[in-house]
Amino acid sequence: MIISFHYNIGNQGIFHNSIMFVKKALFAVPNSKSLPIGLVARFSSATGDIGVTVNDKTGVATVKLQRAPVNSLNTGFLKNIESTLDSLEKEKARGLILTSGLPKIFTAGLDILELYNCTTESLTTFWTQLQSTWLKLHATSFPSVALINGHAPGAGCQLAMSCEYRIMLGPKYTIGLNETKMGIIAPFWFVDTMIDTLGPRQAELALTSGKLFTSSEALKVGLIDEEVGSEEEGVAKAEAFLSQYATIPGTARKLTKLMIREKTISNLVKNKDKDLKNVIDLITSAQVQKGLGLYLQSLKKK
Ligand SMILES: CCCCC/C=C\CCC/C=C/CC(=O)SCCNC(=O)CCNC(=O)[C@H](O)C(C)(C)COP(=O)(O)OP(=O)(O)OC[C@H]1O[C@@H](n2cnc3c(N)ncnc32)[C@H](O)[C@@H]1OP(=O)(O)O
Repeated sequence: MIISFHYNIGNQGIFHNSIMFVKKALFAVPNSKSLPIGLVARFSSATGDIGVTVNDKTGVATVKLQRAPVNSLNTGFLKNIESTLDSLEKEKARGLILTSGLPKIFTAGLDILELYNCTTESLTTFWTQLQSTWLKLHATSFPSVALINGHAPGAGCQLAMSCEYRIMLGPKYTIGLNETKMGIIAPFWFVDTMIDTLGPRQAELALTSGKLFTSSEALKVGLIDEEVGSEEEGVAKAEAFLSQYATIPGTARKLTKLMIREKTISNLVKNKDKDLKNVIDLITSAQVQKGLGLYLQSLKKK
């Protein structure tokens, strides 16, 4: 017997900012004893799909990012990710596996179209949403694993670093904060997160060169925790990592995590406006706009 729930997460229109858990059907699946039992969800919108599957035995949610072609993070997609995290908090998820539903790309980072030819107003909306989504992911009460099943440059690396454990599919993909390569600067909270992950020495080397690490290089410096040869192996490792928390009292776990992350979190919380001003000043400058235009062209020329 399989119990299936569907929940629709609306991000625009009538379901704006809400998640509806709707018990849809109770149905028997003939000849099946081993099918996963769980909550299955999917929502679609012009700003990306997020597929959520919750295993109702373990309470672990698998969240698949899907915004073709490269899961680039625009305002709407970031908002959807935040709403999904809110819903998982509300439903008391016991763990998160954050991964991509697209082939070859975890996420290509910020949608450069949000930075190029932007207005101060549009950039403010975008950046404020990015700050808010990141704060939510960085401070989830449940344990989180990034299953990096494709490239993860820029903010893709930042999302992965905010999860508590990183498993990357090798050997073809790369991960890193590549901002300096683009002639821009990683915001201070990206830098803080990388220092928390790699330590100051390796973070400085990585950030100043805008290095994109292969999975084996990433493993060596501690940017990822495990390298796997297949997605199935990655899922099994992620589940194994999360299963250790089944016997750890949730509040003790959460408070310990927040204690360790508090400095980086409060640095952004206290300096949100300053961060926004830095971004507006830098991104709207003629020189950076020219550079972003050339970068976009180079991506399209390939
Ligand atoms: C002191 C004050 C400091 C204040 C701080 C100031 C500013 C902070 C802002 C800086 C923060 C930046 C963080 C970021 O995340 S920047 C973005 C980083 N990401 C990248 O550089 C990735 C670029 N993309 C790639 O390298 C490749 O596309 C790929 C992800 C490896 C995938 O390669 P492939 O599969 O070959 O696909 P294509 O290259 O052909 O791409 C398909 C399609 O998608 C478009 N595209 C790719 N990436 C992006 C993107 N990030 N945003 C928007 N669009 C993207 C690409 O142009 C193609 O489009 P077409 O189909 O139209 O050709």
